[in-house]
Amino acid sequence: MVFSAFLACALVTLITIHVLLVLGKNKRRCKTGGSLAPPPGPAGHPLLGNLLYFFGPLRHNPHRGLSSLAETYGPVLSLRLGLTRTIVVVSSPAAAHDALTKNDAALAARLVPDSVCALSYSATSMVFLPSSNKLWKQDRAIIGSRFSSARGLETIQPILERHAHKLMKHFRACYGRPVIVREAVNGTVLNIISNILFSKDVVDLQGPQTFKGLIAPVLEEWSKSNVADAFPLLAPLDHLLGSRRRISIHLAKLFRFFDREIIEERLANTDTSGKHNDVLDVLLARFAQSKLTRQQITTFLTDMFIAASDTSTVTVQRALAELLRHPEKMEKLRAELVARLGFNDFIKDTDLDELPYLQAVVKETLRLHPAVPLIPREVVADGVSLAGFPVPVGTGVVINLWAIERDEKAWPQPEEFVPERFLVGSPVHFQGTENFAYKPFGAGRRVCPGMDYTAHSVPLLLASLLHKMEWKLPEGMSPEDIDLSDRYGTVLDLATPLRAVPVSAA
Ligand code: HEM
Repeated sequence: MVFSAFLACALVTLITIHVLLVLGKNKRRCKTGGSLAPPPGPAGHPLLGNLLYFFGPLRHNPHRGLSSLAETYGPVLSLRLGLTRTIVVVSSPAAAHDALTKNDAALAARLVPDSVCALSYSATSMVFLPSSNKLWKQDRAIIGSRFSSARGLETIQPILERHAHKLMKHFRACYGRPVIVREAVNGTVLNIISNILFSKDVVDLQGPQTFKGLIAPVLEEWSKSNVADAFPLLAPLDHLLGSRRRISIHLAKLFRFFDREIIEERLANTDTSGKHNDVLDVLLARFAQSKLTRQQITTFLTDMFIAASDTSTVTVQRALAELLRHPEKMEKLRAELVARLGFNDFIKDTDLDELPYLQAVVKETLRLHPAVPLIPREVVADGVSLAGFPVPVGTGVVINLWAIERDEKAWPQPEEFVPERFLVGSPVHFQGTENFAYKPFGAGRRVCPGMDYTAHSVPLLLASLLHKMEWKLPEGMSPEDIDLSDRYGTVLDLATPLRAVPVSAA
């Protein structure tokens, strides 16, 4: 009781000091020049700005809430978070083009939420470092050589195929029983990444999933909004008692796993060091040359699992859910697989080029359900203008891919699942530099470094779920009953995990 009274007093005192400080700062700024008008946006509370939106219409599915706001205020709108932070939201292909090409360098930094500063994670994470940082450049080059270059992708191919086969066998062993599709797909995705990085499985598809237990709480905490972002003066309280404290605990466990069980073990086995031809060999070679610290290697591994695992998992799950919801599209895809693969038991990476409908299904899934629906950037140089609005240094810019990929001018019947739209007219690729109505991996110097790899991994995993295997819905359920509603977190997931029954193909 006494403790809560103390907390309440501390809170009020901190807010008051914070308000006074910021008001003073704003006053000084006005006297010395004043800023140009920001893009339009909803009127805000004098102190809280539009903060209450983040506890109301933007709380659960901000991509949808921001899209509705864009209908009222236009494709470039601004929101004020508390007293210190302005966020500009971009919701049209033309404004996204302005942000990601014309202003690429000025916008090549991330908005850094308070929660990722726990244990100094953001200070060495390639996801949050500005693109001018040396470590960011080094990390991106390492990922690029493995996940984008032709040679790197060639070394990944056998790992992908092996684990796609294992996934297929796993589901074959479950014939006739309802399964939560996400679970085995996620385990497989984690094992593919762990084998590319350090040549080891981290998940036993049949057994206890200890590694998932290390990663899931970090993702869960990071998906929550944090009061310290709007009121930085409240950060010390949060660090002591709130989400930052919880994240530090979970993150420390994950770091310890990578440091002790992966790095330490490899360093101890000096006879096998450098012989795995995996990413850890490259990282440890740089460590030996003092170009990377052990802590930076730990952060690199964390970045990779956080960025690569749930994104791919939710995309495979969504694609299967959409196909079950549209049985005629499922039939079309299965017919393509039978025609191409015939009696072959397993699918290979080299088959993918001959499966245009499969590719179209993946592209349409990423259009309708981008795994990362909002791209957070920050303005770090003068002269940025978005759709004619000046956007000053320090402003957060959020690119709403979810809204852009539903732009009616670019996508007729935007809410419908129509893979065929990717088979007519000039081909649309993830990598294209022209079409800003379709950028599920972002663009510019911070474009997703896993894009080329995903173009192989997601279709291969999806095909493995469909080749020589059929999926039925659990007893009493019809396609219309599949819940496709969203759960926004670190990625855009299904609110209700897909449950379905694998059965042998007729
Ligand atoms: C369905 C799969 C995926 C989707 C939809 C996706 C989407 C995205 C998007 C939209 C961004 C932000 C790009 C920007 O700011 O312009 C991003 C960043 C990133 N992605 Fe992916 N991603 C996927 C898979 C992967 C994989 C497999 C990896 C690792 C191999 C990966 C690693 C990263 C990293 C490290 C970043 C941060 C890059 C930076 O800030 O410099 N992603 N991703």
